[in-house]
Amino acid sequence: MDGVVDHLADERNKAQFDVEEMKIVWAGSRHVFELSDRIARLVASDPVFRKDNRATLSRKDLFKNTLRKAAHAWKRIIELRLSEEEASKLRFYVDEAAFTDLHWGMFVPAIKGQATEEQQQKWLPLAYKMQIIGCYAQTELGHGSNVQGLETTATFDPQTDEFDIHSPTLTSSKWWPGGLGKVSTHAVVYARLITDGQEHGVHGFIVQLRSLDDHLPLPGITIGDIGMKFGNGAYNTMDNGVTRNGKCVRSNVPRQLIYGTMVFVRQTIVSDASCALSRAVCIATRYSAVRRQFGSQNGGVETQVIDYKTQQNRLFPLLAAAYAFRFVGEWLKWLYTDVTQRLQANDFSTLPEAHACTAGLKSLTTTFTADAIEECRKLCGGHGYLCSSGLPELFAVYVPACTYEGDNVVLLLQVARFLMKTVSQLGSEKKPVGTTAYMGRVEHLMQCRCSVQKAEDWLNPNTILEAFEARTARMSVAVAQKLAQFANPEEGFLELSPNLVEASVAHCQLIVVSKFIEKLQQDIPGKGVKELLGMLCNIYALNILHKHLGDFLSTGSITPKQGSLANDQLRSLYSQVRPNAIALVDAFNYTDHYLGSVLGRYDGNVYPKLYEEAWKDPLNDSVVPDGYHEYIRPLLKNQLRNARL
Ligand SMILES: CCCCCCCCCCCCCC(=O)SCCNC(=O)CCNC(=O)[C@H](O)C(C)(C)COP(=O)(O)OP(=O)(O)OC[C@H]1O[C@@H](n2cnc3c(N)ncnc32)[C@H](O)[C@@H]1OP(=O)(O)O
Ligand SMILES: Cc1cc2nc3c(=O)[nH]c(=O)nc-3n(C[C@H](O)[C@H](O)[C@H](O)COP(=O)(O)OP(=O)(O)OC[C@H]3O[C@@H](n4cnc5c(N)ncnc54)[C@H](O)[C@@H]3O)c2cc1C
Repeated sequence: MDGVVDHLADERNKAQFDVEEMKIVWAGSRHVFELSDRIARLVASDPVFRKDNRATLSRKDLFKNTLRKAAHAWKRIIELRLSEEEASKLRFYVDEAAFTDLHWGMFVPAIKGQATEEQQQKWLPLAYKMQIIGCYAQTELGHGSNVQGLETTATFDPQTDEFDIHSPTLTSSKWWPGGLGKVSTHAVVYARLITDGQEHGVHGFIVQLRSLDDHLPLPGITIGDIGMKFGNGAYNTMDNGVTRNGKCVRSNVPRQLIYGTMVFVRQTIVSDASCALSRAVCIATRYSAVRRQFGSQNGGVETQVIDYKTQQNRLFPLLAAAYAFRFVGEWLKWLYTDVTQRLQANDFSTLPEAHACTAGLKSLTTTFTADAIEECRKLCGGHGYLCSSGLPELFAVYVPACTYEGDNVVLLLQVARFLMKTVSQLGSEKKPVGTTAYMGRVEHLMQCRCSVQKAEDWLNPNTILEAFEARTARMSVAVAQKLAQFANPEEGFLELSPNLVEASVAHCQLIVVSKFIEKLQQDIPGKGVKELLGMLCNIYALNILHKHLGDFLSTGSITPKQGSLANDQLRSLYSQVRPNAIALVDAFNYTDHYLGSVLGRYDGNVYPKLYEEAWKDPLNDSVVPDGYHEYIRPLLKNQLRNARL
């Protein structure tokens, strides 16, 4: 910040905690912090990685520019001999949806998780050196959610020792896979395995799509891009593809692990939610401290909009959620690593829980984050609608996360199946463990009473936890009892699916709250750091309680009076967080390049930069616009003639 006026300096001076230590907590460790900081600066200082022109480029120029960035990123990774961890951070900070996301994020993990040793030895070295580029081709035009409904077939021909991959109908065309449209040379294709005329369900196959010499599709394969997607720029940097037919290559398997890649990616999507959310919150918080509106007396300064309680009531729960998702993401990563190690030892016992947690938390965090980005746009008033605020593009890139890697409602229904199974086993030998361990105390939770008598009683983590556990247990048992009245359980499941989804949401919110509380039980150094995190944890939990008051009241988990006291406590927490708000978003340690927002600039110098940015728009290249002589001038002349008549 040398020589630059920091318009937010006063705000930064108000902080009551050690920001540098908070940065470490946010990053997860000092090592990750230092690495991220170094790579973020490297990307920000490289002109090839500029991204301020994305909204105005045509689709073709946008796409070519993405290819250029991806090639440059790879060049830098090789030149600088970056480790896998550094390389993945570099791609993260380049911040542009590209075929590389699918190559590294799905193709490589699919081979690692599902291919045999021999297949891994053949394909992984090629993929690691990017001598082949891969994608994940599961979804078809006709089926995405219903994986068992995929139509593509893979028929084994014993004569040639090959699989014939066939898309027999229009609806069996692979449709959506990222990277497939224009770039990928290979794909993991999901198809129904047929041997000796017998079907064996859906399996993954590594298929070569394009020639490695001239990039043309191999004989029998038709490939293209599926067309423009939501938002200008945004996800249109990605080629989402369609293919038909094909002859190929090799089988994969371990049957039980066929869905493994989805579990892995859902886990990464939860961590990613905290990144997208924190980014939007950082922009909205800084701008809310800069923006002043009303409240001036005797010509004095007006009120910073961040001081309005309504602004705090909308913004601070999002700030708290960014931290909450960060910590639940850390925990989910641990859970995933644990389940992977068990699977390698043929222990499948924790797979259902890992599936329920990754599916449920993916759904909860992406739905919340997509809504929150839009809320941040509104929190920035009119200027939030400008592309230079960074928020429209962030929303457009982020919102498909509610759909890809499993539609969020479909995923919550998976959680519901897991919950109902858990409830049905209560009282049997099988005791609930892990994230459903609280169900083991169901008798207590069905009749316990919340002890809150005054607002401060809501600061007790055990009180919060018990209220959340009672709400979830009661909702789950109530829907299980209704289900039991149906002669056909599947029919009951369909009929009661809205209630089931609500119980799943309650269960997932409980997981997030409980993991935040567990985080606070760790040793966290730094002046005031733990105190601030405690406040954010309470804001996250009490805001959910307030928003879902209907659930808590209708299950009798709390009384109306206790609900009102929770709201009083929230207001008090907002006042305590207020002086720390800017420092709390500084702790994300985002560069201005990564934020990509004039409103969220670190130095708060918003207005001159907004003005400067506006003049850069191609429409301002000429004072009189193209089209004046054809369309405006004749119009004006006609109007004059009409006026004379
Ligand atoms: C840093 C890097 C970042 C990179 C990020 C990449 C960028 C992102 C870019 C964007 C990338 C976007 C990329 C993309 O979008 S890739 C395409 C993603 N597609 C989907 O996610 C499809 C969603 N559908 C499904 O997952 C399944 O079909 C569902 C879940 C609906 C089950 O359907 P169904 O009801 O028909 O069941 P079944 O007969 O198939 O299964 C029956 C049994 O299997 C159990 N089960 C089910 N699923 C799993 C599982 N996963 N792990 C373990 N177990 C699982 C299940 O509990 C049941 O167990 P049980 O009850 O019998 O015991
Ligand atoms: C940007 C983007 C990138 C993608 N990348 C890839 C990729 O790389 N590879 C790949 O294979 N796929 C990819 N996909 C596809 C994606 O995984 C699917 O679109 C997703 O799984 C949803 O499936 P669907 O489109 O079939 O939705 P549908 O299932 O058709 O959903 C339509 C509606 O029906 C509802 N619904 C469906 N089933 C049920 C049910 N059982 N009960 C109640 N409601 C239900 C849903 O909630 C939704 O409201 C991508 C999609 C997008 C948008």
